[in-house]
Amino acid sequence: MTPASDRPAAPPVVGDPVRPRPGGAPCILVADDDRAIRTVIDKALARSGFEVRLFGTVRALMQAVETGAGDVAVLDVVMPDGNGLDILETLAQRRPDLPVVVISAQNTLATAVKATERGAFDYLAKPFDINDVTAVIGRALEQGGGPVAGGPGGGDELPLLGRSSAMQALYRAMARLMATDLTVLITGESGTGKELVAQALHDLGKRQAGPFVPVNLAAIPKDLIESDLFGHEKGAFTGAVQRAQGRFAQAEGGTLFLDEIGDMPLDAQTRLLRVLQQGEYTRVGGAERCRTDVRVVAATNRDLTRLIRDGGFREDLFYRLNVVPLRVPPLRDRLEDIEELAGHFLARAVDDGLPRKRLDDGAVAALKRHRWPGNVRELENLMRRLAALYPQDVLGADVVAEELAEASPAVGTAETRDAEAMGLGDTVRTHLARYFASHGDGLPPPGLYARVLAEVEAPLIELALGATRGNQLRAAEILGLNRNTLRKKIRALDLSATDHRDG
Ligand SMILES: Nc1ncnc2c1ncn2[C@@H]1O[C@H](COP(=O)(O)OP(=O)(O)OP(=O)(O)O)[C@@H](O)[C@H]1O
Repeated sequence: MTPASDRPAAPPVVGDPVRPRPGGAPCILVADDDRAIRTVIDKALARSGFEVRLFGTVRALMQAVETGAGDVAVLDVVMPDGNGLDILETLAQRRPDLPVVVISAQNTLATAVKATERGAFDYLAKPFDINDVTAVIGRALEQGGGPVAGGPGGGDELPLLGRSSAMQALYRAMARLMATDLTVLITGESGTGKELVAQALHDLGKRQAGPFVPVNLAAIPKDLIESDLFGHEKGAFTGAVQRAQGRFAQAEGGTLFLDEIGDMPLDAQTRLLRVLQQGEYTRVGGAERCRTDVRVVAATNRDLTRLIRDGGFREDLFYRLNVVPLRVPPLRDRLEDIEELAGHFLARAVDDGLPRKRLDDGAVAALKRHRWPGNVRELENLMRRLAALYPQDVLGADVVAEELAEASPAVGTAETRDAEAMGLGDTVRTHLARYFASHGDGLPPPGLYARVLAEVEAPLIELALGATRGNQLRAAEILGLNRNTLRKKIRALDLSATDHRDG
């Protein structure tokens, strides 16, 4: 052990020759081209009782490593004589016993993935909390060398943007999962990017050559979910005129993404649990056992533990799915990502033929003040509207504020309510507030309650029918109405003449 007081005041020589370990304290090799960072790490590690050796070049580090020095290495990515990521594989070959912690200011998912693929023990984004560095070194010493995961490489073009520390935690967790087949449960509010995370797990993982099959369970009528997932035999139910393959069969060799898993009916949950446990299923109405080789990634924006309490979700399925939980942070917890995301969506709007726009500093500040109940999707939609609606090339805080007020009024309790329902509720509230305000100091005429409900009912049903192209069964499902009740309402509201298929 080397007490801090015994150490020289000036940082030790970069690439200093091998010294014997005093008292057998673990020796940490730190390679970073930034002297200030070397010094910070040196002090913290020395305080924790480690022997530290510092290097300013890849070459110096490699020389020390070749002599067998070091119990853990901390390695920066951008070094004056090379890229830290490029030497990871060589390091792993020469010194499989040496865990390497990569630190980088290039805080992208690509860096996290490459670091992990190439055998890094872990990855920390700069600026890091020095306590995290000591903690990860402690873990590395406990667990020893060897990669956390290894697998096929991915390209640089990754869809997930964001360099905030909240996203770094997610990237690290994802990077560890890339080469595994473990079932993953992705949680997070609506619009946070859960599907994108699932897609990235597939695209960068070992099943990348297989299909990625996304299924939105909330969009399928509940009584069709089992046949949709597992397929059915001819005659299994009315309308089953021939045998059909399900999504599990489509996803063979790849990834099945079960979005909105909280909406899965209990019977289908039982079947899914069996597949996850036994790796086989039967088609609806059939007895033949079908083997399946599919990685299941599920997602939900609902609180599954509450659903379990209420009897709506099987606890055993939850534990089976939740082998590795990934939480996608809400946008309000990563405000530092907003500028990059907004720029990305404005650029994408140009690809779609909309005029090129940029945001000034005031606009970015206004975006950062918003609570984002609809998360990244809300930001994406806002950028498209700004690109489409405003003539000026540079957009300021005024237009951002105007559009935000128009589309999604300020929300104070985003954490406690379902984001989707909240967006809807607030829109209704805004319109009602406008209606009250339109009477000035006076009051609206009596009978408002019934009138508002009557006003809402017809467009709600029309929109549901439009969205489902006139499919009353699906519309009833969305609305949460019995199909006969919906039929009666369509008649009573005289909606029958509408051509719902075009809706
Ligand atoms: N980190 C990100 N970088 C770039 N685009 C993102 C990011 N996160 C989300 N998006 C974009 O935001 C939109 C919403 O993302 P996505 O559909 O993955 O969210 P979700 O959490 O699955 O939503 P829901 O719960 O409603 O299904 C998509 O257009 C997606 O491309």
